[in-house]
Amino acid sequence: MLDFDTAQDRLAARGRAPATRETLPLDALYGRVLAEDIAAVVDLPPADNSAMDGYALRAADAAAPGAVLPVQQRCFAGQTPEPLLPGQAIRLFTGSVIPAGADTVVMQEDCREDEGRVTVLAPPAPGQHIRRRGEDMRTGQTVLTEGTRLDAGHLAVLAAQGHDKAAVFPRLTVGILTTGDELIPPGHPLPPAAIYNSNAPMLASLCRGLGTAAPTLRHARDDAEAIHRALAELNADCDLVLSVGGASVGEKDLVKPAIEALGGALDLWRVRMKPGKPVALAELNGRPVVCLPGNPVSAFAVFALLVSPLIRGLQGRRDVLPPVRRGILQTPRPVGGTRDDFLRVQAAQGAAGLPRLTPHTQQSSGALGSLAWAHGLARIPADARLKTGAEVDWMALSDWLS
Ligand SMILES: Nc1nc2c(c(=O)[nH]1)N[C@H]1C(S)=C(S)[C@@H](COP(=O)(O)OP(=O)(O)OC[C@H]3O[C@@H](n4cnc5c(N)ncnc54)[C@H](O)[C@@H]3O)O[C@H]1N2
Ligand code: MOO
Repeated sequence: MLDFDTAQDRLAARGRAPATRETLPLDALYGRVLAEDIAAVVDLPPADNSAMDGYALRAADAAAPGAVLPVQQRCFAGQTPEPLLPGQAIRLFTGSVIPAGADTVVMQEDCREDEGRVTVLAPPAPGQHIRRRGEDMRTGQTVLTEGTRLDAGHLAVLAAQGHDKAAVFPRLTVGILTTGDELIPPGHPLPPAAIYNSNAPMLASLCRGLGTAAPTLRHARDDAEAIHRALAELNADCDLVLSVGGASVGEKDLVKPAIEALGGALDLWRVRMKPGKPVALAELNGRPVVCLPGNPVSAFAVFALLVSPLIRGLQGRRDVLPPVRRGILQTPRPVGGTRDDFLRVQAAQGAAGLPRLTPHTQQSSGALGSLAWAHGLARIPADARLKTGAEVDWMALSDWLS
């Protein structure tokens, strides 16, 4: 069996960035992956400015408690101040440019203004409440790096630098192939021995959460011809194909032969993880195909832990492996098996220290109720028997599914 970390590394390594890029306007960039480094073209702030509503003055002119200074000018944000005359103060507001000659700002709560004169109640410290030119970003400095998935903070940086567009990688297109005669689309009556197809919407949502285009979904019956046709279509139209089910050892596991019949090279693994043992990575016409186990929880776990790094790489993202956190296991009985066990857990912050991780009571690979409940997957290493209080690695779904 292939150990989990090797499988993860192999899939991550296959995630090569797209060769093409496109330039999009600011309002279309949210969630997209930056395809260029962005350097600051202006200092931020562009000039020393005030962090408070108050008065700009020379600290030395207000060194004595209760100093009274004439108010030379009222200068609002966006206006250019006069140079400050000796022994005077300029009324200003948050964001107002600091007048030449001023070396401090006194907030208005520490002053009293009356008939054009301001009384400074307490002597100010030189330099206080001044935001210095370039203290946030300096011209020439790299402020965003190629391979960043753009969220609100990144868009704020782009806009603050005056950019109304940026180059991004094309959105990854994904095809999802579900197989199985027992599967019925939701919304139809359920015949005996059938179940609803839950993997298709689950995997499509998982892809979208990572920022791919809305996936193309195909379902094929357990029929060699149908699977062959669906796979060929998805492979022709999509950057990545995920097939689910029919890749194990059963007599109707028809996906692998279909990949090979289409000329694909198949690397088949039995990964030492639970849920999620049978996984295959294939290369078909220069594009990857990943076969996931059919059990819904196995498909979910394999997607989160093994496929998401591949997708991030194919999207052109720089950080493909999210952080692994630490937590304290809470379990009524010892846990662990012969494969690395990834338990669905909820995390609760203790009074201090690491979060407490409580596994769902139902950990079967087919029991998907826990997926709507879990905060993450706690890793119990193969051949370990861990009790309450053991410190373990865990992968937060918020990290691994974004
Ligand atoms: N003799 C053996 N049997 C099994 C082994 C094994 O090593 N030897 N491995 C088990 C493990 S572990 C897993 S995981 C599954 C993987 O099987 P497949 O990937 O071939 O998947 P299927 O057999 O097609 O389906 C498994 C299970 O999942 C349900 N399923 C499939 N697709 C969907 C879907 N789209 N929506 C909802 N549910 C789905 C399917 O009905 C089956 O119940 O094999 C074990 N067996
Ligand atoms: O490993 Mo399977 O994925 O146990 O259900």
